[in-house]
Amino acid sequence: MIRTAVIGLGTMGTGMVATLARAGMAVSAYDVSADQRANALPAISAANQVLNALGMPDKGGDVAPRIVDSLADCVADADLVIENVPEKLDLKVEVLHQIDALVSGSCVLASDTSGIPITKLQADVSAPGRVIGMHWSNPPHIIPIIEVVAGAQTSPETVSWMVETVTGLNMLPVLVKKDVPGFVENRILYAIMREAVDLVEKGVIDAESLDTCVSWGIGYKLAVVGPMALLDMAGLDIYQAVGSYLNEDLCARKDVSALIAEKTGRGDLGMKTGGGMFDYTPEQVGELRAARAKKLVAVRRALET
Ligand SMILES: NC(=O)c1ccc[n+]([C@@H]2O[C@H](COP(=O)([O-])OP(=O)(O)OC[C@H]3O[C@@H](n4cnc5c(N)ncnc54)[C@H](O)[C@@H]3O)[C@@H](O)[C@H]2O)c1
Ligand SMILES: Cc1ncc(C=O)c(C(=O)O)c1O
Repeated sequence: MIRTAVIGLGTMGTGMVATLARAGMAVSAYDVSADQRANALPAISAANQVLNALGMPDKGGDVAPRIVDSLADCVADADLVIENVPEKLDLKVEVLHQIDALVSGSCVLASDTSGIPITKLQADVSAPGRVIGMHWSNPPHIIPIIEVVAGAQTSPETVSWMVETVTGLNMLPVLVKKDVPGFVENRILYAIMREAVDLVEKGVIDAESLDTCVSWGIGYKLAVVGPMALLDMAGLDIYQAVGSYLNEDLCARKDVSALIAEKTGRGDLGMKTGGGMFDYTPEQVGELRAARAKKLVAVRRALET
C-alpha cells in the first residue's frame, strides 16, 4: 500500500485526498490552517459521493484519510508527498525543504504547482531526482488528467513511477516533455483566459455572455474534438487564412489585466471569498459546486462512451 501525504487542504486538497484514498492509498493530509483541517473530512466525504456517481472503484476499504496537525506527522514514512500549498515559489521551496528533512531517501516529492518549472522547485532538495511535477486539474476528483513533468534533475525512474502511480489512481497521466512555465494545460488555458478577460475589459462582450459563448462553442467542441484534430476538421487552409490576419490582433499583454488585479487587490478572489467576476452567497457556492459536479460527471460519462 502506497503511503501518501498531501500538504495543503484548500481548493485542490480535499478532492485530491478522496481520489488517492479511493485508489487504496494510505493518505495523511496536513494544512497549516486549523479551519482548513476542521473542514476537510466533510469535503472529502462530498468528493467521495461524486466518485460514487462516477462509478469509481473503491479500493479504500475502511482506511479513512488521516487529517493531522503537524507536517512531521503527515509525511512520516510517506512513499509520496504531494505539495499543494499556494502558488508562490518561495513558499513551495520552503515547504519542500521542510518535507525533504522529514522523509526517507526513497520518498517521491511531487508538486501540484500550476506551472512553476519543476527545475526551480527541486534545486535545493537533497535528492532532486525524486522531485517531480504532478499537476492535477480542478476539480481534481473529476477531471481525469494529471500532467507529469520532470525537472532538469528528475530521474527517469521517478517519471516512470509517477506515470504508473497516476494510472493506478484511475487517472490519465499526460507526460509533458519539457519543463516549460505552465506546462501544457495552463499555457493553453491562460492564453484563452487572457483573451477572454481582454474581451470583457474592452466591452466587446459581457462576462456572462462570454461564458455562454465559450462553454457552448469551443468548450463543448474541444471536449469532443481536440485542437489538433479540430485543425483537420475545419481545414488547415481555413486556419491559415484566419490566422494570417487574426493572430497579430489577439491580446498579447505580458501583465495581468487591471480588471483582475483590482479585484484581487480588494480580496475579491471568487467563490472562495463570495465574489470575483460574479457574486455568490455561501448557499449559492454549495449549490453551484454540486450542480457543476453533477454536470461534469454526466459529460464525462458521455465522453467515455
Ligand atoms: N485552484 C485550482 O484550480 C488549481 C488547479 C490545479 C493546481 N492548482 C495548484 O495547486 C496548489 C494549491 O492550490 P489551491 O487552489 O488548492 O490553493 P488554496 O489557496 O485554495 O489552498 C492552499 C492551502 O494551503 C494551505 N497552506 C498554506 N501554507 C501552508 C503550509 N506552509 N503548510 C501547509 N499548508 C499550507 C492554506 O491554508 C490553504 O488551505 C497551487 O500551487 C495551485 O496553483 C490549483
Ligand atoms: C484559473 C485556473 N488556474 C489554474 C488551474 C490549474 O492549475 C485551473 C484549473 O485546474 O482549472 C484554473 O481554472
